Amino acid sequence: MRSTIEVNGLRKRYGRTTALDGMSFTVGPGKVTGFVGPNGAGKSTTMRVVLGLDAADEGTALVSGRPYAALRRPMFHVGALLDAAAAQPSRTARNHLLWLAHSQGLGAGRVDEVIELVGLRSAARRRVGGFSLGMRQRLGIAAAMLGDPPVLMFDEPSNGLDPEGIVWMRGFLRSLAAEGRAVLVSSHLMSELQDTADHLVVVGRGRVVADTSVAGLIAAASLDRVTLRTSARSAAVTALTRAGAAVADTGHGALGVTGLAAERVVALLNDDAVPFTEVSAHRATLEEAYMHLTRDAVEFRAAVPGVAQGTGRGQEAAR
Ligand SMILES: Nc1ncnc2c1ncn2[C@@H]1O[C@H](COP(=O)(O)OP(=O)(O)OP(=O)(O)O)[C@@H](O)[C@H]1O
Repeated sequence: MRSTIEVNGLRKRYGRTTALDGMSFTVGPGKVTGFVGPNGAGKSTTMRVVLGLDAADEGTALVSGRPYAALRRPMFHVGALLDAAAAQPSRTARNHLLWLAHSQGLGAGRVDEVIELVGLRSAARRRVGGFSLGMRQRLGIAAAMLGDPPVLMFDEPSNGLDPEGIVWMRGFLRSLAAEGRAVLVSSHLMSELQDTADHLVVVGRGRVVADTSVAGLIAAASLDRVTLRTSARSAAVTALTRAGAAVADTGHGALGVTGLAAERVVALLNDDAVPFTEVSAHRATLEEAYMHLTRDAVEFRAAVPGVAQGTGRGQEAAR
């Protein structure tokens, strides 16, 4: 059986709001795919459509080749954490999981395995009503793992986790991928995904704006940007602009060169015997690459009447 999520041309409107506008991507097995975009980009809606909790107006969503509604015993095909475990507060964590397990013909043995898996053993017999958000997240993940499914979807799983929990989550997601599962993890923060995801589906305004490996995204954003330090600034500017580069003063005594690779900059300076103390290729951070990609999506949101324009953009994208 293929372990995949395939989303193709999903469109969804809520009244006048377009939540999905042709969302299409595939999540493959054996890797963590980060699903990242600003608030309101359509991540949760996509996940709900994949799980049959919401109907799309157009398009298809398949789990391992079949629509969710056509899966027999879906818990064994796909596990998901959308909201932190919605469990009756008076139930203990273990009883909540036993109730779910029994409904699918699973026994107490599997319940104890998933409790162990998510590190909830010491809290298993406590009432869920007293759980922190982080503990609820773990309980929700335990529930998602009950059927040992090959496909997993987690919506903002690091919400409410303390630093230790975040490190645990990272390792947990990586181990699921290492077992060959298809793992989709949403976040509105690139920083949460940069050490976790192998692949990124970046979304904005209900559609995919980039579908790329983490390395590919950084390489694309870093392309042909060079920092130059030289005592012969005007000679350098002449040599480089003649070759088609744009040169700007970046402050701090350096020049920023765009449009030429670092090797070419060195060759041109040497040709004209221009001395320099530094020529370094700029390596964009993942956050920079992400901000660049989602800027348009955020600008669109900022243009909505009644929403402040301009200054809030950076904050929007960084939220
Ligand atoms: N049930 C609903 N009724 C009306 N509008 C909705 C509903 N669900 C989502 N939306 C709208 O659809 C758009 C996409 O929302 P969605 O929750 O999918 O985005 P998201 O990327 O998951 O964002 P967040 O990170 O904030 O959860 C938003 O404009 C949202 O307000």
